[in-house]
Amino acid sequence: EDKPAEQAKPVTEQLVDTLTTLSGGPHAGFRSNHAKGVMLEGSFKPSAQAASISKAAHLQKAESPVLVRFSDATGVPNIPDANGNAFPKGIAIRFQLQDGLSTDIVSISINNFPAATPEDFLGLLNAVRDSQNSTAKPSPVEQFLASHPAALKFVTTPKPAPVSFATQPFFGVNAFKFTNAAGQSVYGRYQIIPVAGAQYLSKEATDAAAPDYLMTDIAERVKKQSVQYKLLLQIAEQGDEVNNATVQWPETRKTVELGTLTLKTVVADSKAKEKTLMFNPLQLTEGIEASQDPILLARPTAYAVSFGRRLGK
Ligand code: HEM
Repeated sequence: EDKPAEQAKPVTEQLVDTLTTLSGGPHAGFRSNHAKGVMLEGSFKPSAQAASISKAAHLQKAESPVLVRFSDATGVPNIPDANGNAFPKGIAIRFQLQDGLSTDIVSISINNFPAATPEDFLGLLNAVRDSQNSTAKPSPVEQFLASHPAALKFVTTPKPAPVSFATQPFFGVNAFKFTNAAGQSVYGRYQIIPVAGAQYLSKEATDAAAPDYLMTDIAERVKKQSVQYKLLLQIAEQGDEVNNATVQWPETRKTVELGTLTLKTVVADSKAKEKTLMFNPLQLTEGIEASQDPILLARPTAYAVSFGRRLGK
């Protein structure tokens, strides 16, 4: 029997298709999610205790160059930065290691995810899509949220507009396994905390914000002074869920400071360069391994589909 082509596609490709539909795309040359962004350069300096967590190269040596891309959610290339759909914000960090190697961290501005599996995430996105031209009461998305508490929690978590990318905390959401030189391992989740502190716009300022205020602000800010974040790792305890991005760990869990990220300049040809780059949360290095979180494991495939389409392939 012939199956409809849509059903035969892998879930990761269906996810990219639905993200594209939701953004009114395809928008040639842009990411199918987090399409609007800006890239900066700087450096990462590990803390004294970072080596006790992992033997990863950038956590041992004095300093590593980094490339960072901040972004707005959705595949809409010109979404206004303060638009309600432009959340969560994203940060992608590429640590340049020796011999042309690198490792990435790709995080968002909220400390949870709406789905534990790619199938469930597709269910949510498809329900949003199907609600756009639907008169059904309850709508498909209302029905989905009623039966998926993690998705309901995600969509109802306040996502205030930050004053600046420099005042926005970011969270890794997916867990990784970290192993030090003595062979001791822990599971942890990244937190990227602005040294300037978390600061958000008032309702009035949000409504009045210029469409590109975040992109403009960060470019102006680094001209005056470098922008810094602490890279922290929240450490799991025995019994904590490491393979489910919808489950937060208690705030009382120990966090270890891994180092300081310092951003100094905007990449001159940011627009051209970001097009030919793909950040990848599974671009890891010895001393850091993936958990078995199905969301984490699905991400590189979805990103690669989007990357291929961006390159016109
Ligand atoms: C199955 C779940 C997910 C899917 C299907 C998905 C899909 C995508 C896609 C298609 C892109 C564009 C990639 C490219 O073209 O280079 C993207 C980018 C991005 N995603 Fe995800 N994503 C998922 C989960 C997550 C999670 C859990 C996080 C963070 C904790 C995240 C944060 C980001 C960020 C920050 C970017 C922009 C990266 C950049 O600047 O290049 N995503 N996502």
